[in-house]
Amino acid sequence: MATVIDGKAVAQTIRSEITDEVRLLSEKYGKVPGLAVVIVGNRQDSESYVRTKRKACADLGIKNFDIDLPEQISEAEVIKHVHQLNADPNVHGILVQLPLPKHINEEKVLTEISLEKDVDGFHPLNIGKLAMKGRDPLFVPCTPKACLELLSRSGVSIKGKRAVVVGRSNIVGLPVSLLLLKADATVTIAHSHTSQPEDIIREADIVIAAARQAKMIKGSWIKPGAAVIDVGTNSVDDPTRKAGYRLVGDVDFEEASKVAGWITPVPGGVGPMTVTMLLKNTLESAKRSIEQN
Ligand SMILES: Nc1nc(=O)c2c([nH]1)NC[C@@H]1CN(c3ccc(C(=O)N[C@@H](CCC(=O)O)C(=O)O)cc3)C=[N+]21
Repeated sequence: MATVIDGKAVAQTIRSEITDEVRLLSEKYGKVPGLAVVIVGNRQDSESYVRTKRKACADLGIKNFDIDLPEQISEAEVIKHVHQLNADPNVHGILVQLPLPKHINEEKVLTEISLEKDVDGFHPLNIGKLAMKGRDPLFVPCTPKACLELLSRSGVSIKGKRAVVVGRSNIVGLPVSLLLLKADATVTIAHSHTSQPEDIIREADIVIAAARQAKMIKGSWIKPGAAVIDVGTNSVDDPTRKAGYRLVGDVDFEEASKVAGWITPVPGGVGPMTVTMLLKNTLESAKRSIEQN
């Protein structure tokens, strides 16, 4: 039976460390970290994630700047808001919730975020540095950082291991692959055009599942003793729940937990850690800015 990695508990530990540092900053400089969360439109899932992020900020003493914009807003207007936040000295981090409405070019908006405030780590220059040997981005994307933090806090070493990442999205699959490579794993990326992904996944000491496919990874695909990090947050209908749905991962947890060495649950695994890494990036950004001035 696998050790179930309690992301919520690890997140709680790190959050209390962050809370202490926020208090120190405030005592020493009279300033607190500030995070702007920009949301465009009314997607239910986005609104729910954004609420989680804003509440976490409030809990830790990080100041929130809420920018709620209507679905029909123009790209130029969104960029104007980003520029205002870039210029605001009380804002240390800017997060533009994705996905954006179809008429807005995501790349154009993300490129406008000041490098020093890119707490999501999605600016092409930050991703570019992540991809290069010997270069360090100012910020590492939150979900990939969460995956590595969960591995290291569970005592799973990465160096020399075979890691298979399932999925190649800009926000998870690709950057987590780059991060594992930087940590000296041998990395394979499986994606929607990979034939027989199970044959590749069976070789993996570390599996990162970020395919957005509910329960696609079966127990029989897992190498005994492997570490399985499940990034999937797929909502499936569940009439027995008050919300009418529940979240399931990309991994068949029931099967895989019988074979794996370590596994993260959904919910309660990567999700809470992702938000925590965002708070950590915001704190680091604030420290850089405040201690410099
Ligand atoms: N610019 C941007 N940055 C992001 O980091 C970003 C984004 N856009 N768009 C959407 C995805 C998704 N994402 C999640 C964050 C927290 C949970 C989370 O806390 N999940 C809880 C459950 C929450 C619930 O029950 O609803 C858990 O897994 O335990 C999940 C997913 C961040 N994303």
